[in-house]
Amino acid sequence: MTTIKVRDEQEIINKLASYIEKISNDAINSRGRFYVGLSGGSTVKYLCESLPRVDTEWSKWVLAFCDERVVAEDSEDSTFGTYKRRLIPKTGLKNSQFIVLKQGVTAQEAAVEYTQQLKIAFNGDNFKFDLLLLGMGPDGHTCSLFPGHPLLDEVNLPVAAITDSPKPPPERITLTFPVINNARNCIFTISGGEKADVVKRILKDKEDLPAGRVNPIAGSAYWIVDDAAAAKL
Ligand SMILES: O=C(O)[C@H](O)[C@@H](O)[C@H](O)[C@H](O)COP(=O)(O)O
Repeated sequence: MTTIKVRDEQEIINKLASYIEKISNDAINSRGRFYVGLSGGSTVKYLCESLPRVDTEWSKWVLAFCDERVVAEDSEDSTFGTYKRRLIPKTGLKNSQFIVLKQGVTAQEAAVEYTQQLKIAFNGDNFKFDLLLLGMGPDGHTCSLFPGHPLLDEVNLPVAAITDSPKPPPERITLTFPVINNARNCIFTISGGEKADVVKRILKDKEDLPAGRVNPIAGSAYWIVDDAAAAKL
């Protein structure tokens, strides 16, 4: 795990753009495709600012979600809906490059269906993302994997449903740790003083919280943290 301390959100955006450019072009040059997982929350803001600066072959990108809310695509709460409005028009990406949640089904059904879509995208069941873009909540959750939740120990389902998310909305699907830790790269972008305590608990005190369990087996985890969030390190 590598911690990159930066001054502020603008520097998070700058750093993120250069990491994504390198990782995406390495993946495309080696394997002809770039498989990336996107998170919601503040990650949306950072990606909407950083991705338009990335020099890459957009048509080679396959985009999925690290987690997604089980809501209508046109809902304010839809992560894909937000990227569709705020990111796609600023890049060379097309809606069809995103692996999106089936609409009008239960969270359980959505998780099963999403797994099927990933099998098609990855040509099998080894879901090895080149990059997962992650956020972390003030409680140390990442994706929709929350402290003390049984899903933290899920090892059979690559994509699971949660219906009691402490962060609204309650119904979501989420990648589980076997997939997360199978990624080549995971990047956290974390800013703001409200995260300083949990950043310390994970990075300094080594407390067992979900974001701290992101440790790719044959890959790298990067924590891009601004001064406010790193204040207690
Ligand atoms: O859809 C979601 O809710 C996100 O994927 C979620 O996991 C987010 O990354 C964290 O809650 C951190 O959110 P912030 O970065 O906005 O604090």
